[in-house]
Amino acid sequence: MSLSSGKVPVTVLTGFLGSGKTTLLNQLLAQAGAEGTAVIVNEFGEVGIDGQLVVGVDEDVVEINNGCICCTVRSDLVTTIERLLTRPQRVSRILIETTGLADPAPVIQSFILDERLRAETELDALVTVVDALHNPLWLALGEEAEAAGGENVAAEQIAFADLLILNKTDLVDEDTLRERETELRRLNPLARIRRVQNAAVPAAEVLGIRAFDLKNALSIEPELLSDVEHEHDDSIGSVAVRVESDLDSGNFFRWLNGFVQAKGADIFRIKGIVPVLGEARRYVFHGVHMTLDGRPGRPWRPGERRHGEIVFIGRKLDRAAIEADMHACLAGRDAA
Ligand SMILES: Nc1nc2c(ncn2[C@@H]2O[C@H](COP(=O)(O)OP(=O)(O)OP(=O)(O)O)[C@@H](O)[C@H]2O)c(=O)[nH]1
Repeated sequence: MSLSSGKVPVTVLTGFLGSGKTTLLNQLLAQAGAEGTAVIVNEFGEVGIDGQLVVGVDEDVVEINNGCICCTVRSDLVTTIERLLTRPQRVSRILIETTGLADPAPVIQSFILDERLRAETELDALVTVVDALHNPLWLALGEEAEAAGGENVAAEQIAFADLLILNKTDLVDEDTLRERETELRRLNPLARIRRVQNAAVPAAEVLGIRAFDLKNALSIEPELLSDVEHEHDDSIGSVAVRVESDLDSGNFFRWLNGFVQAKGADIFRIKGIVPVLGEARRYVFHGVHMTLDGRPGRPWRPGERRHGEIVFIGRKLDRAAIEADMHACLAGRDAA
């Protein structure tokens, strides 16, 4: 679908680490009318996991890794979109999933400052997914960053939203949900708030809604139209570990649970796809702060190399220790 202007509509999905952006993306892509959608996934950290977790549109997922979409890879974003626009098959819509640590302002900026993007695309809406359980924690983290001269990314993501998807409603009670909504209203008095579980929302409520309003965005960030540098919280880092053979599931999950318990306050997000001994399917797991969740994903394909990647995002991450612990969980290590 294109807007009446003939421009390709662009929806930016944002939201702090682990809020449910990829879950929302998959929900939207599974619904009728998703044909012709191009997906751009940007991840914090040098290894892309999300691109592998987007279902059904393998050939149309472009990953931009190793940097934050809001700064170092902004030119990559522009180039990627320009490339999409010159493809022979017409792109009907572009969905961009930003990293959970991205400030949305520079992303919006790309669509305003770049001439070609301005001529051929139109920001349809900035949709922010909010984790009903962890949001206060992420806002507090943002306040700490702000006090240190950085930005409150979680608050910015909420403030810029044209639509707020209050996700993970199953993890909190009704009173807490009302508190979360009050908090969201404080940060963003105008956006529609939609409560959801597993990001289940009809595509018609998210896509083609023409909700982006430059005037609103400018009222939040008056410098939006000038190309200014912005700050990052440099204390947040990522460690990616590659696993070249099967993990012993007992040892690995024991270690992972212990690691999260011990480092809880400094671990914001863990995600990975790994080979587990005796399992014909890839094992996909997610950690959001101290909540761990894992399940078998698609089967390993015939001839596919059984290998895995795990990304840890947080503070004070000890790469060498994590790598050593993970390698000690490889199957066969006990006997060695
Ligand atoms: N309990 C519960 N878990 C959810 C819900 N929605 C998503 N999740 C889980 O939350 C975890 C993170 O979801 P993702 O969709 O990967 O989150 P994300 O925002 O894409 O994560 P990053 O891109 O890493 O920032 C996964 O384990 C999801 O299954 C929900 O409504 N309730």
